[in-house]
Amino acid sequence: MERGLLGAAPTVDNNKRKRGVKGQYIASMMQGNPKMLLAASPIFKGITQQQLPFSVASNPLDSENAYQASIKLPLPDGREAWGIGSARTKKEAERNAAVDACKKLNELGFLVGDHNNNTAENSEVGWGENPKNILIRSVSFRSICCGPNAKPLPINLLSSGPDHSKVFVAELVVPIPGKSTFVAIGEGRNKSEAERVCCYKACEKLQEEGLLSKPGEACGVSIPSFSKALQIRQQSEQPAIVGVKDEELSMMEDALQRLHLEMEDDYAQRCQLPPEEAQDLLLQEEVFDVPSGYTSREYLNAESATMYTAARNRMSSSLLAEQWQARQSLPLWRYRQKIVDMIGQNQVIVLTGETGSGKTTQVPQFVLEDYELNGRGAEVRVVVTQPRRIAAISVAERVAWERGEPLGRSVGYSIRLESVPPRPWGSILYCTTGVLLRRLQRRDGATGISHIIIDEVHERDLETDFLLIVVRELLQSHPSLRVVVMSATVDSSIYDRYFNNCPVISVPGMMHPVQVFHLDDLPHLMGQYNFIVPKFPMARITDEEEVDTDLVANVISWIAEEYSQTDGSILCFLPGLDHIIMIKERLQKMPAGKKMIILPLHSQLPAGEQRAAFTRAPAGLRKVILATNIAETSVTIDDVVYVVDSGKVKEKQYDPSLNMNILRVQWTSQASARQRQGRAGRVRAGFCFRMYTSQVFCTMNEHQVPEMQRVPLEELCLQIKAIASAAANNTSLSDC
Ligand SMILES: Nc1ncnc2c1ncn2[C@@H]1O[C@H](COP(=O)(O)OP(=O)(O)OP(=O)(O)O)[C@@H](O)[C@H]1O
Repeated sequence: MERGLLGAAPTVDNNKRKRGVKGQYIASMMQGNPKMLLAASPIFKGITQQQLPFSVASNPLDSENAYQASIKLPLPDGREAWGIGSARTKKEAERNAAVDACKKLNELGFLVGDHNNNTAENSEVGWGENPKNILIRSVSFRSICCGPNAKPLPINLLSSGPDHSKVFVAELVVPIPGKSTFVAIGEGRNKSEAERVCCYKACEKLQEEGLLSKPGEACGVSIPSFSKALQIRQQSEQPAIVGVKDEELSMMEDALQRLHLEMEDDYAQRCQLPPEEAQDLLLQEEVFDVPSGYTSREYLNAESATMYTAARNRMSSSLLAEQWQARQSLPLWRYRQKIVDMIGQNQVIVLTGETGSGKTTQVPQFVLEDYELNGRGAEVRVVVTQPRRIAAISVAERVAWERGEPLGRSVGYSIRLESVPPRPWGSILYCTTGVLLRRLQRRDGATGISHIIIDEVHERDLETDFLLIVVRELLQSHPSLRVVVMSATVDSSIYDRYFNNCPVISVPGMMHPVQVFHLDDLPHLMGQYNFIVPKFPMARITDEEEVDTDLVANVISWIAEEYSQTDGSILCFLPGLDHIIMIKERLQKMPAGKKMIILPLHSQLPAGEQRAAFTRAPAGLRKVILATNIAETSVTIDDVVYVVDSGKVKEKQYDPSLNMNILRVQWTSQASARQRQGRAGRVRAGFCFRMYTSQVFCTMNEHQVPEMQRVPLEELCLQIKAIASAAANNTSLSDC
């Protein structure tokens, strides 16, 4: 489907109308989005509205006008003018300053650039004041589009934005006979303007296709008659008749039969393959299944005996000396026996410990090793959930390395559309929360799982919260199931209460120290960098929705120069892809950027490209990873020494005024800030630079608002219903 460009309203062909339209446009933009109007002025060529150079000062003595914003207007004739505005909030003050600036530029004739004037000049569009009439009068168009007798044109009107600056979008689907469909789209500040632009686009396209001519135009352009148009449409809808000879038909049947037989052979072979190879062939949805033949008591005893010998050999293997040393230096190591005992004695425990202390990599291994050394290795199957794919894969790789094995033996992972399943007995599976949730929705879903470890519970995403509900239900019907709830930054009392006063174990100690600097420390720290100082108006950095991209880029560049004698990569947390792109572009233009390798890390990247963040930078280059919160938990990038935290996150929220979910940039929680900080100091000491003041940190929420409280109620009910209808005997949920 071809889509028409969003176009500015074309103007009609008389001068009065031109002036009127321009005036109306300026008036409506000043009322709706004065910053956009200002940014379009030729004096700010190449600048977006976010980059307009406002400066804002606070005035604590006047609450009505607590902020005064000003913007310098560099006039082409060398004169200087200013736009000034005050208001109760910083945003409103900037808006008022933009209105003032627009008024001044308009008086001086510098407000609307050439391109806008051109739009006025280009008013000779030839479709008259209302191109909608042309379409309505065109019988041939109506017969193709909506039937000859239909009265209104099927124009779809949408609006977005707050009341004071609503934008209307009109869409009209135009089927072009014998070709793909064209969608004409028009945007405007009111319904009729949007419709006019949309119809203008439709007329242009139809004319291009030879299906419409301008009023008064010589009839050289063919307008197909109604019957011709109908005939064209009927032709394009006719089924195509394809002839297949008998022998071709029998060849096709043969091929299908062969394919069917091959699939059966493949399945039979898979069942006969030695276990390790069979694992490679298991599909993602089968990762939890235990193939028949692998469940008999004799078989499991024999496997347990083999695992016992292998575990003892591992303990004394010189090839694993590095791995043992790394593991034994972790804060969690000393608590190994205590943790194993607590898990053995209780159905559920809550475990908290500093970031990097070893929860994700060690707890599942402690459990497996305990069973192995007690000669019961084949009886254990630990499933560990992670909220994000990147964490599930990278942690599984690390744990397989610690056990001196390739992935797919006793350790594996499963994420949507990609799995390296471990063997079904005596194993640890890292998977995303959704994968386990889907499995547990089956009636026999928990069969064969001995331990469920729910990691990073503090994130309070929908899936983790649902998993907690499902798991709590399962505990009654599966008394031997063991559950561990873990996080570095969790309010353990919530989970302790949720699971009937289950025991809590808090492990103290960090791997390596991380020095934290807030924005208020930076002038002192980076004093000689005068670029920092003008970026300091407190009002600017306390704004919810903004990220000071200049500041972030400058801090990254400063780190690269200040610590040029030491290596270590920089991990910067930003709310979204748009900020990642902006900062990347900025860094590339800086002198320090020439010695950087800049890697984006966000959920839209394919897994292969996400892996690049874990590789070492070539000699002489410093790796800078620009990441969203997908790198916030469980991830260890071993060369990260510096963390730069913008303090912002993009979060899905329900907006009752629009009755829809929107993504909004806002402050993270204190828990997230600590998780971000914890990406440094895992392999060596590190630094964390927070792009907000310590005062802002104190005002942040302690924890994220659970996603359950942010989505629309009906969406939540549907999700609960979907889970509840599948979960066995879950009457309390299905009643919802
Ligand atoms: N890929 C890796 N390369 C080097 N060291 C690693 C790697 N993965 C883990 N480690 C080491 O293991 C330690 C423990 O990591 P683990 O993920 O188990 O910690 P955690 O307590 O779960 O942290 P978090 O709460 O941040 O998820 C890290 O601090 C680091 O020293």
